[in-house]
Amino acid sequence: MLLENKVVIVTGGSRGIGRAIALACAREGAHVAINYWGENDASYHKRSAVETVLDEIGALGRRAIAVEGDVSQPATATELVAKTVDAFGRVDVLASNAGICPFHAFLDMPPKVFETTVAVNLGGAFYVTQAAANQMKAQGDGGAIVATSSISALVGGGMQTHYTPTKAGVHSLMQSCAIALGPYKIRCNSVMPGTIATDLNADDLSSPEKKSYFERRIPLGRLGRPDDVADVVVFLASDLARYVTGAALLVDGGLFVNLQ
Ligand SMILES: NC(=O)C1=CN([C@@H]2O[C@H](COP(=O)(O)OP(=O)(O)OC[C@H]3O[C@@H](n4cnc5c(N)ncnc54)[C@H](O)[C@@H]3O)[C@@H](O)[C@H]2O)C=CC1
Ligand SMILES: C[C@H](O)[C@@H]1OC(=O)[C@H](O)[C@@H]1O
Repeated sequence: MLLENKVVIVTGGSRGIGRAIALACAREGAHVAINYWGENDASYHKRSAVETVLDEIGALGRRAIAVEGDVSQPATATELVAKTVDAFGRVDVLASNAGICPFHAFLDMPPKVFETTVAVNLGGAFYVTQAAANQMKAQGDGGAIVATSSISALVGGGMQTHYTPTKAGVHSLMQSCAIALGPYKIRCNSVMPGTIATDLNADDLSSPEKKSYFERRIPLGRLGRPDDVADVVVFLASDLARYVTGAALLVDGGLFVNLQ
């Protein structure tokens, strides 16, 4: 198994790509701490999503805890790491994945939408990476951090002017942290998913025209699934990628390169 007895933190691990990362890590032998937030409105059936993931990990014979908290708050990161160490004794891998993408036009974007998107997507990645790296440094035997960036770090979106810069920022954060944390044998990489069908874009892809537009643009002929991304995160977290740091891997079915 690629992550036998490793301890993995996944932010935004209750649904979508983060849930798939948590399950893929558990399948490879890891114990998992799952952070999540913002699921207390009725449409998300509070805690049921994360409780389901906890059950699924338990069924795989691995241990899991859930830690609720908004990653845009620095205290969430320190609490998440402290609770993980309380439960499992250490942290080997961080999957910094939590993110939001409230689609909005540029010219009338309310400052609050911009500020919240930056705070969650970039601020959250910064604080949790910092907290996990300090724990890994104290342990003294390295670690792996894999951030969920996006194809949107490389290309624009007219309804994503607040979002795409955060994903470029996450990619850049991993590059700089690869340098800052290399001396502690902590590897830092990112994945860049293309269009993966999750709650994040369910509204956007609810139009059959938009969905089939994407499918036509993707050389592999289908939207991504969360596990397409999760398996790449496992690879980057594992010893198979022991000499990989500061890298970014597109996981997009070829969408990015498809000019014509
Ligand atoms: N779905 C897609 O096509 C793509 C998604 N991504 C990125 O993948 C990551 C996960 O996205 P999805 O799984 O699609 O989204 P999702 O909406 O299915 O799940 C989001 C997760 O993040 C958590 N979350 C939201 N706000 C939070 C906060 N303030 N603090 C802590 N947790 C929070 C939620 O509890 C949930 O677990 C995001 O960073 C997103 O930008 C990147 C490229 C493509
Ligand atoms: C939410 C979008 O559909 C999704 O997220 C991203 O990062 C890319 O822009 C995808 O298309």
